[in-house]
Amino acid sequence: MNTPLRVAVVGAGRMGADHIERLHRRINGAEVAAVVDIDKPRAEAAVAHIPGAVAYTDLQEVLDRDAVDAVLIATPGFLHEQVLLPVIEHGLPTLCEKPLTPDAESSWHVVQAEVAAGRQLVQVGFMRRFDAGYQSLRRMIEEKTYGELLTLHHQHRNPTTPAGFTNEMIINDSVVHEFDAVRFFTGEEITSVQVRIGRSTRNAPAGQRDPQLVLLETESGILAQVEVYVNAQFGYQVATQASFETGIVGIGGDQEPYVRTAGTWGGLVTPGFEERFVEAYDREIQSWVDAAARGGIGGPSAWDGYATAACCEAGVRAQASGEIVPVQLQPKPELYGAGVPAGATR
Ligand SMILES: NC(=O)C1=CN([C@@H]2O[C@H](COP(=O)(O)OP(=O)(O)OC[C@H]3O[C@@H](n4cnc5c(N)ncnc54)[C@H](O)[C@@H]3O)[C@@H](O)[C@H]2O)C=CC1
Ligand SMILES: O=C1[C@@H](O)[C@H](O)[C@@H](O)[C@H](O)[C@H]1O
Repeated sequence: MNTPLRVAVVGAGRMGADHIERLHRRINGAEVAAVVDIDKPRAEAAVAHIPGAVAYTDLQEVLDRDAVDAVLIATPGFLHEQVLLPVIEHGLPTLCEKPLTPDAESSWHVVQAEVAAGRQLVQVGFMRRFDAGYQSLRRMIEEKTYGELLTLHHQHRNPTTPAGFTNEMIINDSVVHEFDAVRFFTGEEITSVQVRIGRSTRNAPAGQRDPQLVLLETESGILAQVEVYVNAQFGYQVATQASFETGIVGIGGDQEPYVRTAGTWGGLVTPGFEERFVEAYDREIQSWVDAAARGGIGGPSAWDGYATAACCEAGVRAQASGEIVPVQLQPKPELYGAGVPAGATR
């Protein structure tokens, strides 16, 4: 049997804790060797039930000791650049939760660091690319099963938002998934973003306008519209409907089982992303571990992180102006190849 990949998880909050459990219990070929969190008791609690895992408050100490083979980053997005750069310099494969970083300039720094390293080390946590529904819709678009794709209609609804979730984070943390999904479905870059904000729910915290409608255009003129509604109360719903020349395809609609009981009919609403995308996260992390063991990545790249950060930047400007804002991209380095590859090996 091969030696397991020794992983450091940086950030043991909501998402980091979920990935620690996944790595410990369900993923083959990896072990949680270190958990790094500035909140020491949180890091210690995270490793308490994992034999051999060590709690740290500073990633540099882990890197200096050569104590791990790979790093999974689950700190808040505004910290990703400062965590990523030393990890790239150290030559370690990394799974960085989305967003790569919240703005195009800092994401470009990450791309440049990787180009300087000469190989792809950073996989970005766009787990939807590993969801069976997302993969089947991409295949239908590629194979033109129902003719050409014409438009996409996305719904992104969360029950509530965590404290401190700003209007900009609606774009940078939530809509960023839709930017990547549109690029994944169509294989094209996004060229412009518009945001319209109308009547807001009284359930939105101060400073947030919710819901928002985001309209995107791709290189070949496909239009995609996103309703992002992050204080929708009822539960978590992420779905897409695609209109083709000879058919309409929906993914992520209501899930089985469908039950009739006690005078009601229907099914359960997923409470959060952990439940809605559990299989996608498992497949994403397994793909990353398999690729990291070979020194590479097994999913969306730093370029995907950069391209979506550029969309977010345009989106935040569009929130303020209501105008159609063009997305500006640097020339793509050769390291990343052409087009928008599926970026999912499972
Ligand atoms: N792919 C997905 O569907 C999801 C991805 N995310 C992403 O995961 C990341 C983490 O989000 P959450 O878990 O919700 O945040 P969180 O706030 O629950 O956890 C963040 C953790 O990072 C720690 N931390 C802060 N600064 C640190 C530092 N300098 N060094 C080490 N640890 C530090 C905090 O103490 C906290 O434990 C974000 O990038 C977020 O966008 C979050 C939810 C779902
Ligand atoms: O990434 C995620 C969260 O950070 C974000 O806040 C949610 O809106 C998304 O649905 C979830 O997948």
